[in-house]
Amino acid sequence: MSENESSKMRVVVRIRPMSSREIENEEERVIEQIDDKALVFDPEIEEDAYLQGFQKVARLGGKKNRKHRPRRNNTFCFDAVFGDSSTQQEVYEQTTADTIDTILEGYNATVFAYGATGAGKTHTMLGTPEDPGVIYRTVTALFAKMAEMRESSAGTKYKITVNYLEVYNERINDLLSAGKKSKDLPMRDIAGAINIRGLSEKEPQTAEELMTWLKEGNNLRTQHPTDANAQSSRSHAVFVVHFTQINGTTRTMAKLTLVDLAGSERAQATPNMGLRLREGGNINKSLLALGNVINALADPKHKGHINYRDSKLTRILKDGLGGTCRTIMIANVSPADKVYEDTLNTIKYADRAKSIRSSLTKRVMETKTHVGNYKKIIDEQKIQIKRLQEEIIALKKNGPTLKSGRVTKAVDPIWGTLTKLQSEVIRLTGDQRIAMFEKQMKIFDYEVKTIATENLERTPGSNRFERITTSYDMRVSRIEEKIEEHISQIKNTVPQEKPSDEVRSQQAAEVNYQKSVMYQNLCGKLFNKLKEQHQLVVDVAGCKEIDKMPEILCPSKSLVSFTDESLPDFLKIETRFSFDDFVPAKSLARTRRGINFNSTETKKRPVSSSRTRLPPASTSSLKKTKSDPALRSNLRTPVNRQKSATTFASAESKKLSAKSKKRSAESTSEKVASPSSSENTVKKRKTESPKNSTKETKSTPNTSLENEPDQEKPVPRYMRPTATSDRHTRIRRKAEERRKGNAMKLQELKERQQQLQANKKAFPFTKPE
Ligand SMILES: Nc1ncnc2c1ncn2[C@@H]1O[C@H](COP(=O)(O)OP(=O)(O)OP(=O)(O)O)[C@@H](O)[C@H]1O
Repeated sequence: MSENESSKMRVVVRIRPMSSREIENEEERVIEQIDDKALVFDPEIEEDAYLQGFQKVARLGGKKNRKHRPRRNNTFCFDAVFGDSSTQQEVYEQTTADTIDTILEGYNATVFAYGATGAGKTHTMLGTPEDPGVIYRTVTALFAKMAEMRESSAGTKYKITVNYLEVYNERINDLLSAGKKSKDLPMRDIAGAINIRGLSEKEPQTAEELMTWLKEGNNLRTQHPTDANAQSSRSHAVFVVHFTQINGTTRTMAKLTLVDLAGSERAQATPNMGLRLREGGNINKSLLALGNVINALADPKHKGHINYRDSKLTRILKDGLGGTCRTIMIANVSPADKVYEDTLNTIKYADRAKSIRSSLTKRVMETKTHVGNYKKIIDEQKIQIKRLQEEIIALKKNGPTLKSGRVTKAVDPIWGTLTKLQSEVIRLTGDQRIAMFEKQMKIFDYEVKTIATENLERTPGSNRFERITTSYDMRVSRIEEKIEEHISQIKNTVPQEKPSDEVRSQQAAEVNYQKSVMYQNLCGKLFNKLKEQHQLVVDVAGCKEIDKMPEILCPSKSLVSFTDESLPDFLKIETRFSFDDFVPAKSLARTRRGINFNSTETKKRPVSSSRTRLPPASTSSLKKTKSDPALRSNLRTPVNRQKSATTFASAESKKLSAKSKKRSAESTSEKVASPSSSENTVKKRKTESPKNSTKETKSTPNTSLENEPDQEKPVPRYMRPTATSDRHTRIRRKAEERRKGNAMKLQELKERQQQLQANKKAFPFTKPE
């Protein structure tokens, strides 16, 4: 096969015979074969004078399109023209028989049947079992030729694999998928070659086996009866035969693509509706894309891009149409006048496709670059690389010589400019970085400020403060529970009646005594602990914002009424060691001055009563404490007072335990305790407090509220007590009442203790160490 032959598209036209239906309808023939390479479309009929008028009337009757025929008696030449009497074998011989050699040489070949619906494409490509078409005949010939070649060249291996697919409504279906219709298969363009993922590949050993699969595939193919064709193929069927020759390291591959296109149809000329109409639209769309590709390929002036991507059909046929293979187009036409336009279009298409020549030459040359040549190319490239590497080494060695002379002169200024530019770039980069850092710094500054502001808004050390407060509360509640537990124990253990039994009375008295001593000790310890905790909280609070502190924890606020009323419940239990009892009178007076210091009303009003009003002198002295840091420590004086109170408490507790010890020692000498002795003790205790009170009164005569009598003086209207002062008075009264109650309770406890002592004396026992 010469290069010239292989470079052109072979176009043949096959005119099918009139169908029985068309004959019945007395369809006129619009196309006639002149010889084996020429045809005439819409031939001028030689009419004799007698029949002229009759035939003219018959021709025009009911056939309005005939008046507007654009061309009459047009002659077309093709590579081959087959009339209605042509056989399948003749068509095969004139079309694909030659391609067998082409394929065996390693060239690709494509044969496609084009034409309107019902024009005879499927008949030409597939045929019938009795009279098979081009595909069967081509494949059979290929197998026969392969067998011949196997005999002649024993060292060469041959392999044939086939694919069969259809493009229906722009979907790719596998027609060799074991009798099941596959899903739409994805198609990819890899390095210019079309790859359809998931497409079945069969390897037939004989032409008969291949025909079995072909038949199965045709059964899967989408076919529907239309007005033009009772078994119209509604899809483009693509049958691909891959032929591989393996001769040692050389592998030659070729591909024969046989395509039975779906028939084009004019929507206006068919009564198809719904799905059929949509199918027709898709068929026409893909055929139009194919026509455009053929036009572009045939146009010698067209140098630009050829758009194969308009439809899947053109993408599949890309390497079959693009000139890298031998292409044969079989244009099938119907001779019937009914499809006049379709036939004319098909003929025009075929005529146009004939022109695809010049572009083929180059592409056919490309086809020669098959796999076997790659090794040669690679070897050549390796030699070239080695040569270039040697050149580079030589240039490196002779580097300094290049810098001398004209080259150096030319390079120097460029080098200078380059260096300048480089330094400029570095500078600019530096500036840019500095700007960036500055920007970042601003952001950080802003963030720091925001965080600082947020922290300021919170109470400083609030977390620690809250932690301590929580732990303080927990401890307090634990201590409260313990105290309550012990009180209940004591209550339970105190005998309600006089023991009738001597031994039981002795034991009970002993137990009670021990418990009372323990209780006293424990109370003292607990009290001390409480004070320590309170001190800790006050210390923490002292270095924070005092105004934001809770009242119980804030020394300046707790000064307001650090009496029984403001004390928490657990401290009220302790009031048998009444807090005021342990606070030195001087400190207590200062504490109470704190009440008036915080009251702004007090500053304005003159003192009407020593019970409700404080002297202006003491108020003014405490005014300074807010601003003066030295005096600020005065605000913490309650802490010191509490310390002293704690000392007092422990001292008192020691005193009590010493007394009880003394009494127990006395009890060994005295047989029976006289009731007057207990009364004396109570009196003695009572007389101790007034002594202290007297002392307090002496030191701060105006501030000891409890010990001063009420002075009923007329109060001017503007100086009458306000709601605040009333409230304070009420609080004080309540505190007084509670204190009295506590004193009574204390008295009761003491009496009970004395009673126990008496019992102990009545029933002597050995005191445990
Ligand atoms: N050369 C021929 N000799 C005898 N009968 C033919 C020939 N060509 C076509 N026919 C008959 O014409 C009818 C339509 O042919 P065919 O199905 O091949 O058309 P088609 O172009 O494939 O149509 P479609 O595109 O709708 O599938 C069939 O019955 C077929 O047997």
